[in-house]
Amino acid sequence: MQEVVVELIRVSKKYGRRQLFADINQLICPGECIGVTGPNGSGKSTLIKVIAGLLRPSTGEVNVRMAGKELAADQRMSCFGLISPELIFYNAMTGYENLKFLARARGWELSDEQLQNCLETVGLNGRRHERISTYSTGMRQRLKFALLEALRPPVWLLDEPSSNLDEEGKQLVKRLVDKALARQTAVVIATNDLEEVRDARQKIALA
Ligand SMILES: Nc1ncnc2c1ncn2[C@@H]1O[C@H](COP(=O)(O)OP(=O)(O)OP(=O)(O)O)[C@@H](O)[C@H]1O
Repeated sequence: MQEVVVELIRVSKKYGRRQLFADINQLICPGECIGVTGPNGSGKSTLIKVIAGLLRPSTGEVNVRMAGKELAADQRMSCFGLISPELIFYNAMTGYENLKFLARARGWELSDEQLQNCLETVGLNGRRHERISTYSTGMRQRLKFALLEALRPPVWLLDEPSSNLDEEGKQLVKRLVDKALARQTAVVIATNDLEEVRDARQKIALA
């Protein structure tokens, strides 16, 4: 995996007159976890989208470097793995088919064994041939992590990663994040749950 560094330089976001955050300077480096905290509506999801390149900052810039080389906007998406409440699956397809299809859309042709391993990791292999429309919200959340495990991008952007997960699911997320950090993945976690980012070395606290 190529090492990717993301740099936020004086990043600000406004909606109309409402200033969500201003002048955020942050380096996001391989093997480091950054926690984004703040109350409901403070801008955590917005900041994640700005980092992912899905929203433009009002001022400031987000730079992404791979092996020291600056990446153009159209080269950045493949660096990021996004977990977000806004990510939805195709209801008419099974968990297995969704995983295969979405990995292919990112240019990855995964074998049956690889797909099953990722589903096994998140505890969904036994339900892989069931349609998404029959999955619970927690199962869908687990499937998002199966996709992340399948793609293993160098930067993970996790917006409310444990939402709808039971205690075992929360522990699973923690294990996956710890393993990703050990592989030198950069991880950003946006959450209302301070416990979830207790171990994060750096924090961005929004107000
Ligand atoms: N497209 C938009 N246009 C205008 N305002 C927006 C838009 N998207 C989000 N907002 C506002 O920006 C603020 C921040 O939203 P955001 O979802 O980033 O907060 P959050 O910290 O992630 O909240 P939560 O903890 O509830 O998930 C909210 O007040 C929201 O209403």
